[in-house]
Amino acid sequence: MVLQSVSASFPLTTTSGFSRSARVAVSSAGRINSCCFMRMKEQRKVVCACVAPPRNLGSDESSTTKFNDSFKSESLSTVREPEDDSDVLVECKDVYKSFGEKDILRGVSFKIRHGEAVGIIGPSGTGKSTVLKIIAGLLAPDKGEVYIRGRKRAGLISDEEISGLRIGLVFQSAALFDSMTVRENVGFLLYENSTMSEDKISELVTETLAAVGLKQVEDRLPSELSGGMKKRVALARSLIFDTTKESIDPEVLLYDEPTAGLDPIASTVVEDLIRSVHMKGEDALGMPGKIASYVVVTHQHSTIRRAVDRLLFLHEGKVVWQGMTNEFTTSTNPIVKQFASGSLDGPIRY
Ligand SMILES: Nc1ncnc2c1ncn2[C@@H]1O[C@H](COP(=O)(O)OP(=O)(O)OP(=O)(O)O)[C@@H](O)[C@H]1O
Repeated sequence: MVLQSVSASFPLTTTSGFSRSARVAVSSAGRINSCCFMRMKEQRKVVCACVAPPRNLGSDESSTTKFNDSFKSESLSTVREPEDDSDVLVECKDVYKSFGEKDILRGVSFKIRHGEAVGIIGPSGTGKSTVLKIIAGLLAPDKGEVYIRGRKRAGLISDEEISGLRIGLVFQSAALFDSMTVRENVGFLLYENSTMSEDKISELVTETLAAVGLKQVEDRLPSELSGGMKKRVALARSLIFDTTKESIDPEVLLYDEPTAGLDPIASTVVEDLIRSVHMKGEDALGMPGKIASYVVVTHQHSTIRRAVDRLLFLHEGKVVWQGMTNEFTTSTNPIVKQFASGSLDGPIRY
């Protein structure tokens, strides 16, 4: 997993010219040090506006139902995609990415539809995090296309000037700014980029923290929080948005191994939290979640079972299988069978 170099990109969203409707809130292993600041400078342009004009999305419910009814898959050869793509928020089409001599992605294709909860699984080093970074616009594909709401993205997220979809990226660790309070961490984008008053931002921070089940932690420093609380704060930071805007674009959240390193119960808490902030869920305040769709990269079986509905299996640079979560353990695909059982015997070699 290569997280550190991107972890520093969170504060870059404050750069001038940033489109408020589009942001990448990156949370990662996070101490701010001089090295990070250097990277921030280098990446200043990377995190910025994203994306494309609204398409005709159906109602949340109908688009989700349509997907569930029409999508049946066991192997890619039998996949029948729904023909109506008006609810596709993100599409990767034949994406390639190499790092030096290493060919990591070799023709990755998939779609994320409005209302979906998708997991990306697969062996270590197969490029799952790379896919998230490409969706987020932090990395550009060498070949292939990324479409955001039907519109091809030319390069990195910063190259786009128009909006239509907010993309948030929540990294494995919190990447909270150590010297800032929880309030300052969560409200960071709004303090820097919105015209909202400090009081209003503070109110919104409190509300957003409450939505992820945190109360009276606003004045604490990250060092005074547990690991699970830090993850919640990072999530709150990716959820908060400018409420003074006339229209709020739908949001896709990308989670990179959100339960890695957590004990089973803490994992369940985070998995439920991920569900709760989805539009089909209910947050800690009993309000419908604000996230239109999300993608979770995970190795944890509990997260696969509990937090996502559909899976993409990435192996040797391609999506080799996709299916609904309940098909994962019963699949006869040898790669999936081996991965699901953790067996040493099978096509996946270490
Ligand atoms: N910026 C980079 N520069 C060089 N190599 C990179 C970079 N980013 C990723 N890689 C390499 O690409 C490969 C895929 O990395 P990635 O983090 O996407 O895999 P992953 O499937 O998420 O792995 P894991 O399951 O172990 O977290 C790895 O071999 C990694 O070392």
